[in-house]
Order: sequence, then C-alpha cells, then structure tokens
Amino acid sequence: MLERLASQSPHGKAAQTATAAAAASWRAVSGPGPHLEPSPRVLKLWRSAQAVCFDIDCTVAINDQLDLLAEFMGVGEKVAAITNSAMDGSMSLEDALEQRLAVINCTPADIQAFLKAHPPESRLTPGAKELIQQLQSRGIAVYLISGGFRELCLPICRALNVPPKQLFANRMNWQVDDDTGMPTKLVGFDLREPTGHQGGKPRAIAELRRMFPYETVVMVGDGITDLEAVQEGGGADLFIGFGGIVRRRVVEEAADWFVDSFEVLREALPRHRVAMIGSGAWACTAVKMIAENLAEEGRSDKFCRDVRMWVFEEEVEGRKLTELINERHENVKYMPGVQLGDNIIACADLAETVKDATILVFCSPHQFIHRIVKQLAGLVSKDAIAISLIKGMRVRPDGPQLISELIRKELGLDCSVLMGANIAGDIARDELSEATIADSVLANGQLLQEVFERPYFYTTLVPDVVGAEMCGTLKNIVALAAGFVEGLGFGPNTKAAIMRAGLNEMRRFAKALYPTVRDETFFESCGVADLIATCYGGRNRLVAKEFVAAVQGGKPESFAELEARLLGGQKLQGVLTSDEVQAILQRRGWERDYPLFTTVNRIVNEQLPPSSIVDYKAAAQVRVAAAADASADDLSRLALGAAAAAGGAA
Ligand SMILES: NC(=O)c1ccc[n+]([C@@H]2O[C@H](COP(=O)([O-])OP(=O)(O)OC[C@H]3O[C@@H](n4cnc5c(N)ncnc54)[C@H](O)[C@@H]3O)[C@@H](O)[C@H]2O)c1
Ligand SMILES: O=P(O)(O)OC[C@H](O)CO
Repeated sequence: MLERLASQSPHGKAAQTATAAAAASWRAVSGPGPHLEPSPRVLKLWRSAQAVCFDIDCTVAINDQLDLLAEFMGVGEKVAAITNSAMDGSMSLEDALEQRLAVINCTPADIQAFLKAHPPESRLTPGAKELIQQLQSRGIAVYLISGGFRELCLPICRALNVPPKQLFANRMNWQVDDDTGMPTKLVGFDLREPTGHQGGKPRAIAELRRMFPYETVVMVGDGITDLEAVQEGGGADLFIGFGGIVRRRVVEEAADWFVDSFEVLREALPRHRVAMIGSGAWACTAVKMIAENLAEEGRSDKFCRDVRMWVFEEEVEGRKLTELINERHENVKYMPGVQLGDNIIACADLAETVKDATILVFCSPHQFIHRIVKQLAGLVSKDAIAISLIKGMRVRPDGPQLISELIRKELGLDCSVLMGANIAGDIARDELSEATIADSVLANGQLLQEVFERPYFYTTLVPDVVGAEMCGTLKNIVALAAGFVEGLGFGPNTKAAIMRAGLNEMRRFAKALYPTVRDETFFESCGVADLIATCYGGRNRLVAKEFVAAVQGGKPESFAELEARLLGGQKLQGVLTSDEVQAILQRRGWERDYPLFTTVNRIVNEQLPPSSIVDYKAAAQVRVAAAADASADDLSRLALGAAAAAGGAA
C-alpha cells in the first residue's frame, strides 16, 4: 500500500519527494534504465548477497493484502476512495493507513475468516518460494519487509518458510476486552514500527545491519518504498525491481535490475562447478562419487552437473586416454570396469579443466603436485575452494610442506583435506567406507560433505587439517612395515605391534612438527582406521610384501621395479614419503626417537634387510649413513635375530 501511495500519487508531497529522490540518486549511480539485464557489477552483488529482503505485497504475494481485506469486509470502494484522496498530497502515509484501517474496522475473527477464504499458499507469487528456498540453502538470510500488517503477513511468511522473526511489518493495535483479556476492536496501528513511515524500509535494513555484519544486502520489491531502501545510509546495496504482478514505470526505470519473474533471479544464482585434478585409482573413485551426487535430482540448482577431470595424457590401446574416458565413461587403465558417470569430462588441458571451477579437488600422486600447482597459478578463481585427497608431503630446504599448505600458498585458496580408510577399488564397488574431511572454514567443510557424501561413503568433519593430512601421509610408511612383516610370514600379533608403534610415531612426529595437531584426530577415519585398512589391504603393504618375497626368492627387485610390475601405472607413495620424512628426522637429529620410521627407511634403501623390521628398536640405533657404512656385525646381528624370530624367513 505504501508503494501505491508513493508511486501513484503525482501530487502527494511525501510520495513525490521519495519518488524523485529515489529515482534521481539511483540513476546517478547506474545510469538511466530500464535495466532488464544485470550489469556485471549488479550480478556480482546479487551473487555475493548475504541477506536478501523481499517486499510482500505485489512481490512475493500476488495482491495488496489490505486492499484484499477491505474487499472481503465489503468496504473495498471506500478504502479506494481514501487512497485516492491521499493522492492529492493532503494526507501523510501514516494518516492514510490509519484511516483505511478505521474503515476496514475488522475483528480478529474477521481476519481469521479472511485468511481462511484467502489461504496464503494461494496468494504466493509463482517462483517466490523456490527462490527463497534456494537462497536459504546457500546460507543466505532472507527477510520480508512489508508496509502491510503483521497479522496478514505472518501466514505468508510461514508459507514461504521464512522465520517470523525475520519479518518486518506494521502491527495493528487492538482494544482488549476487560473481562476476557481478548482483543476485540481494531484501534489503529503501532507507530513505533519503522515500516509505518516514509523511509521505513531502509531503516529496517539499517537495523538489521547493526545486528548482523552483512557485507551485501539486496532489496527486491515492486514499489517506490522498496527502491528507497537502497538510498539511505545503512540501507541495501542493490535494489532489484520486480514487475511480475504490477509494473511501475518509475521503479522499472530506476531499478538497477528489473525482472518480471523470480526464475530469472534463480537462474542468476551462482552454481558450484567441481573440477578434479588427477585421474588415478582414487581420483576416479572420488570423481565417480561426486558425479553421482551432482547428477541427482534437485542438485542442479546449486551445482553444475558436469565435472571436468584433468588427465595426465597417455596412450592406451593406441588411443588417447582422455578420448577413451569420454567415450566409455571408464578409465580403462587406472580403474577398469567401473562406470564413472556420463557427466565426467576428461580434459588433458589443465586450464580448461579448472575454468570457472569453484571447487577444486586435488588428487594426484604427491610427487607430481608441485608442478601441477605451479601450472595452475593465475588460472583458478580466487573465490574457489580447494580440497586435497593427496596423501604425502614435500620436503624443502626450509622444512616440510603439506600439500594443503602448498595449494594455499601458491594458489591463495582455502584448502581442506579428505583423508580416511579409503582403498579406491573397494569404494568404486560401492562398499561402505568413511572419511574425514578437515576444514578450517566450517561452511566449506559442509559444502564439501554435500559433494562427497554417498549412502556408502560417510564423512565426518574435523577442524584439524594438518593432523588429518599428517595421518594420511605417515600411515604409508607404517604400511610398508606391515608389508615386510607379512612377507616375513609373521602373524597378526606382530603386525599389530608394528601398527601400534607406527601409530605412536605418527602422532609424536606430527605433533613435534605441528604442535596444534590434536590427539583426537588419530581416532578418526583418517587416523587409526586408515592405518588398519592400509596395513591390511593397501598397495604399499602389497609391494613391501613382494619386496620381501623377491629378496627371499634370491631375485631382489627394487621398489621402482616392483611398482612398475605390480601396480599397472599406479604410484606408490610410501617409499618417497619415507625418504622425505627421514630427511626431516636426520636434519633434526631425531632418527633414534622414531625407530620404526628409521628402520623402514633403511630397509627401503637396502641398508638393512627386511627382517630387521621385527628388531626395529635395535635396528634404528645402528649407525648406517649408507649401506657400506653399517658394520657387518651390526647387519648380520639384525638379520640373524630377525631370521630366528621369523623361523628362518630372513
Ligand atoms: N588408490 C587409493 O586407494 C588411494 C586411496 C586414498 C588416497 N590415495 C591417494 O590419492 C593420491 C592419488 O592416488 P591415485 O590412486 O588416484 O593415483 P594412482 O597411483 O592410481 O595413479 C597414478 C596417476 O598419476 C598420473 N601420472 C603419471 N605420471 C604423471 C606425471 N608425470 N604427472 C602427473 N601425473 C602423472 C597417472 O596418469 C595416474 O593418474 C595419492 O596421494 C594417494 O596416496 C589413494
Ligand atoms: O594403496 P595405498 O597403500 O596407497 O593406500 C591407499 C589408501 O591410502 C588407503 O586409505
């Protein structure tokens, strides 16, 4: 109603002033309208809105509620007459509102009957509820700011799933029956509400901004009082005119963006685009889960359906691997027999893969990631978020660097990690598994859960990014030890002893390097669960076991040879990680404090026989800068001791 008075009256003083001021000052910013397409600046504001305020009458609701109530009470014409007489400027908005209420003169029972005759659901503008739902699902606060009355607006508010405390509207004043205490007679409205006055909407928004630190607030409405909401200090940052019910020329010309349907606003909301950087066994399994999620009904509002996956291009069956993946939706080399999803697009070009991506998933073997990240510099959006699935770390002259740190530093992105007991092939067959997502920004973690969680893949959020990543990295060394033990023919007691010692060293080492690491992280999937899975079923364990078999068979093979022979192009992380961790232990003089890590490293570098794993406490005390440096006595003592323990296996 306020809009109608303000915009229809060519003479009303208050209305005239508001119209002229609103339109003139807005044009000064955005140039003459109508703006039926949003400018880049307007689109950016809409997409970065933290709060969106909607007018009710003729915006989210198809009619002016007071007019409708007047008609219902049989005084439609009389109320229209007051509206018209107010248009000559002889009456303020407040007086006009007061007089119309006096004519309507309804009781609470009349309002109930009115709401029954005109249920709120039947009065919603098409698309309003869907738009509001989508804003809310993105964490954007939605408010309704109306010059109408709370008694009539609340049902609309509920029908739109907007919490009543997020409604700003006028309140009717009621005379109360002395005997029953019940409201009986309408006696005007509460003038203390900002919405009952000219300039009330910007004041309501300023009030909101005092309570919440919203950086960007958008006002959507059909009238001058909505347009006005951006004019005053503390008001909205953007006004979107809505012409789906009534089209007001002044509003159309002055709005920075004028739309006829909420669908247009919905379409313009940002959608997340996920890109996978990597295409090995785990990368394929992870991207399959993502693709399943994004193809599900109802996800297209928030996520683009297609996922681009960067592939280190190679020839397979005489064809480019990318071509094969795009044709068969299967990575025949790294995850044969598993359908990845028709919404995965394999790309050999990194820039094309990450173009417009808002969620970057990093999953390549850790030895390649530095080069990949360097190539990505300048290609990724600064607003994107990253998540690393990579288990491994870098060692630089100035110390260790986790992959999440590398991504954060080189690309300037917030980087979460996903770590856990996740053997790729099993999850690719939809076997139940779980993972830990560690994030430093809770909202990012929740979004990432939406991307990864499947009915067969549970995720838990923790705040300890470094702890989770250290777990994923270090367990690969312990898995080698478990493989040695298995290859030597020892049973579960010995493996459990090695795993316990390994977990202990993982925790101590992680905390020694990064004191913020939390003990409880080691009880998550990324900790003890991953250790168990890897020590019983992983590639590091398998290759370490075969290493022992080759030694015992008298035909020793290096880890590189075994990797090539056994893994079909997949990459082992444990040996490299062992060398990287050992470099840190050596530099800090900690080798003897981490006897299991040290012994594993000496075995993989062929400075000690595999059998020394079951004598790791002593083996780590032996001084072996290189195999040649180890005293023959030391080595034979260790080998003999282990052989005896393993029943002659060494
Ligand atoms: N496989 C698993 O079960 C599993 C589970 C959890 C975590 N991870 C971790 O995920 C990460 C990736 O492992 P994965 O299993 O997806 O890979 P993978 O070992 O199966 O495959 C190796 C990948 O490296 C690529 N590659 C080869 N040479 C390259 C080069 N020069 N530059 C860039 N890429 C090259 C290959 O194309 C292939 O995609 C690792 O850190 C691993 O520890 C693996
Ligand atoms: O096969 P691995 O030894 O590289 O381990 C795979 C995963 O990390 C297990 O969670």
